[in-house]
Amino acid sequence: MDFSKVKFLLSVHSIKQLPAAELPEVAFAGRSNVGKSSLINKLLGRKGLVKVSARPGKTQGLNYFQVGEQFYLVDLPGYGFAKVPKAMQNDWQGLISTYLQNRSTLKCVVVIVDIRHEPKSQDTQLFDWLRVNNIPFIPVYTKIDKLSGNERMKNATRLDKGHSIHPSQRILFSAKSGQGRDDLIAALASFVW
Ligand SMILES: Nc1nc2c(ncn2[C@@H]2O[C@H](COP(=O)(O)OP(=O)(O)OP(=O)(O)O)[C@@H](O)[C@H]2O)c(=O)[nH]1
Ligand SMILES: [Mg+2]
Repeated sequence: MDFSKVKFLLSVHSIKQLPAAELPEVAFAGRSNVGKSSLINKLLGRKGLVKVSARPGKTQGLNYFQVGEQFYLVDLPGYGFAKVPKAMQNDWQGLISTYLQNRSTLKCVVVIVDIRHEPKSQDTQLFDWLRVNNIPFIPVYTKIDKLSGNERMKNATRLDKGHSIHPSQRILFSAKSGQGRDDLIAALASFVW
């Protein structure tokens, strides 16, 4: 995968703003503040390309990044952020589920989970929903730099069980150290080509 030419394309707030479905695309989903934008920056090797924040709810809209003439990466707004008004949360959910179900060029969804946390019902719901809708996904357990090796394995197993994920399916990742980046690129390549 060649990430030398990457540009921000647009931020989509309604289905009719979606760019023409001309390139394959990969979406990045997960709870608010889990590290979606940081993961994309690390993947692309561009520190400031995607805005990162310690404050949850930073990413709003579907943010499209174009990689060369090869594919789009789509940074989705996070779910499970209590401070956003309910009506607004529902709008987001509606837009995202419509997008995920209908986008013909969507190759897979990278679902990002914080390795430190217990399995959360919203993540389980997303995994189950993707399975029911036959949408391919790659589970990524991120922020592994925050745990010791032992804790990492213990927590990864707990998440595997909670979300019915086979250990060979998921990737352990750190946006800080870059661990897991090669695994993620290999997994993405298998979906995009
Ligand atoms: N130590 C560590 N911190 C991380 C990692 N990934 C993200 N962070 C931090 O977690 C916070 C949230 O990161 P973002 O990338 O903005 O998270 P997001 O999922 O895009 O958040 P929203 O757009 O608000 O949904 C920031 O303070 C990041 O620096 C990681 O792998 N390791
Ligand atoms: Mg973000």
